Amino acid sequence: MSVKIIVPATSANIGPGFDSLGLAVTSYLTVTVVEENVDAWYVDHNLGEKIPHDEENLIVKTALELVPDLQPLTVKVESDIPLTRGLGSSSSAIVAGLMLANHFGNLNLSKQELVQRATEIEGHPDNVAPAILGDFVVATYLDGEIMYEKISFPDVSLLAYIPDYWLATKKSRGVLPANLDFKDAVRANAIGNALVAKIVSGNKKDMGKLMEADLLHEPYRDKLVPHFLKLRYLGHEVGAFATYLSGAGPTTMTLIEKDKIDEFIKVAQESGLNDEYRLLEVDRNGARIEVE
Ligand SMILES: Nc1ncnc2c1ncn2[C@@H]1O[C@H](COP(=O)(O)OP(=O)(O)OP(=O)(O)O)[C@@H](O)[C@H]1O
Ligand SMILES: N[C@@H](CCO)C(=O)O
Repeated sequence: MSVKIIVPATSANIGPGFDSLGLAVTSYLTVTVVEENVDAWYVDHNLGEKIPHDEENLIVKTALELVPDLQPLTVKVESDIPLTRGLGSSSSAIVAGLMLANHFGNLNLSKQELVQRATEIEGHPDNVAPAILGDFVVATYLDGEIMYEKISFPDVSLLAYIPDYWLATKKSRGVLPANLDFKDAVRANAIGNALVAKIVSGNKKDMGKLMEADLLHEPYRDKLVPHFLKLRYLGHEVGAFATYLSGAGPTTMTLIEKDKIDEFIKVAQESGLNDEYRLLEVDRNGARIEVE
């Protein structure tokens, strides 16, 4: 029997939806079970020396949190989700760990239960919920209960600019203010609500304007991500819908029509932004397990 778990990358916040909005996108973490009933966990990967190969690996740690006496496995991990860049790499590892424990621990947890457990581990649902469910997810954690809705995101090209440096979520959350003025909080909430409505109706132009009107995190994080406002400005020059900070950064996401992508990349490269550009689409289905 072969078991493979596939989890998509995710782009959280989408501007004003701090900690509550997220989108699954087409880059993937894959965990393949190589051997069962071994004496100790082994994670075969080439994700770099900072990622453990034993039970300290986030995938295994998460699995053991759900099922502490889970029989060790040898697994092979392959991923094109860049680490610590704002595309939900930690959430993909957490979701894979939960799905591994769900399968080998015979728990039969539903997607709702997986989202609940994953949110408790990650601390917020905006990456883990779309990673599990796919597409665009609006979610919150209320009195210990996860509440979410999966919504179809309009068809639009997503162009990620993935800079060649890490920005840990912890560091990026560290620059956020402890308090927000009441009037600003009311405005921030209204902008987020209006954005969800425009996503539902598919009005890409208004959606773009609202995505760029965040008051909760981008104004504080832009100093950690110097290319962000430059790309937003260049996006306006070529007629993109919006550029927002993906998750905690430093990746930025530009929503743009297909025929404007080449021009956008050209002007961005001319202004010195020469790291990776990755064209993504919305992953509509979320994480899956293949058992053969
Ligand atoms: N495939 C993986 N296997 C094991 N650990 C991983 C894996 N992917 C990510 N991690 C752990 O998660 C950390 C990155 O988490 P962090 O929340 O800082 O960034 P992110 O999830 O990539 O970005 P964001 O949450 O902003 O989308 C890595 O440094 C590593 O410790
Ligand atoms: N909402 C989270 C996503 C990254 O984990 C943040 O922006 O800090």
